[in-house]
Amino acid sequence: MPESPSPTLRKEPAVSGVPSPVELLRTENLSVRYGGVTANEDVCLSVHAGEVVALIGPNGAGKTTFVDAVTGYAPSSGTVHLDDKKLTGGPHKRRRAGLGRTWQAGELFDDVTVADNIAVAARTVGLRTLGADLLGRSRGSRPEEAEALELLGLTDVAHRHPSELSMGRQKLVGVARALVGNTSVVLLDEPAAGLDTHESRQLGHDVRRVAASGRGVLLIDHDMSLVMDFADRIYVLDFGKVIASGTPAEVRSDARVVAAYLGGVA
Ligand SMILES: Nc1ncnc2c1ncn2[C@@H]1O[C@H](COP(=O)(O)OP(=O)(O)OP(=O)(O)O)[C@@H](O)[C@H]1O
Repeated sequence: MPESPSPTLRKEPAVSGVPSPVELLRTENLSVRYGGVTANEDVCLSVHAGEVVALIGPNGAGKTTFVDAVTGYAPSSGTVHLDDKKLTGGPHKRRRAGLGRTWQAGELFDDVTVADNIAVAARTVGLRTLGADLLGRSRGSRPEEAEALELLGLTDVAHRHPSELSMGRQKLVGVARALVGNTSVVLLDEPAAGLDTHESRQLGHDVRRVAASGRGVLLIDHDMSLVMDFADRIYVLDFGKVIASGTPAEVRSDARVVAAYLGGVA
């Protein structure tokens, strides 16, 4: 669960639904340049506790770049605050600070069980040590790992290998991996890619459950049913810039968004 934020974070209440007004993630003027390409330009975005915030836009708009910049995988200018602390440094430092992410390409280890996939993630954030595991002192799921499995409905398949699971549940293992380590905000990069309609809706419910646990969720996806039905607020990127933000209804009726993106996918 996230640490209690300071009262100074209680600003900018979420627009819809019943999310908490506590701001967990805030970026200010986040910019990323790859040579001559401006992949993100002055992106300002916030995610509150209990909120599912979507980031959408056409291919190449800069969505993955934004996740890379926030999580420390891409050099950027501007600022990122998590739980009112300014984040600096690389991916491991930011992961330990409470930022979790998933990847477009699955990151699971197929030769170990679901539980061990979670345990490996716990080790990278310092919840486990290799020595203790080798000595057998860390056998079994730790409370935080068990909570992640439970939250994503994976407890009954903890002993299975990822390849034995449906694509939808494999995606959830990736989300569970991102949750261990006192994660307060999780960034999901196209989790519905490759899922059928039923699996995608199920994912939407699972994502809402993650938010209901008090965390914040940033959801990047091209599946507009998923985004429109399960997000509280949406930011739209085009050519690296935020061109619109608001509730799903507001974004859906924004002429610039329809012209840049929704006209082709919705
Ligand atoms: N490592 C990199 N080096 C150079 N250019 C890059 C790099 N990563 C991304 N870009 C460029 O930055 C821009 C934004 O790419 P990005 O992958 O962030 O878009 P996206 O919105 O996530 O696209 P998609 O929906 O297809 O995943 C593109 O022009 C892309 O070619």
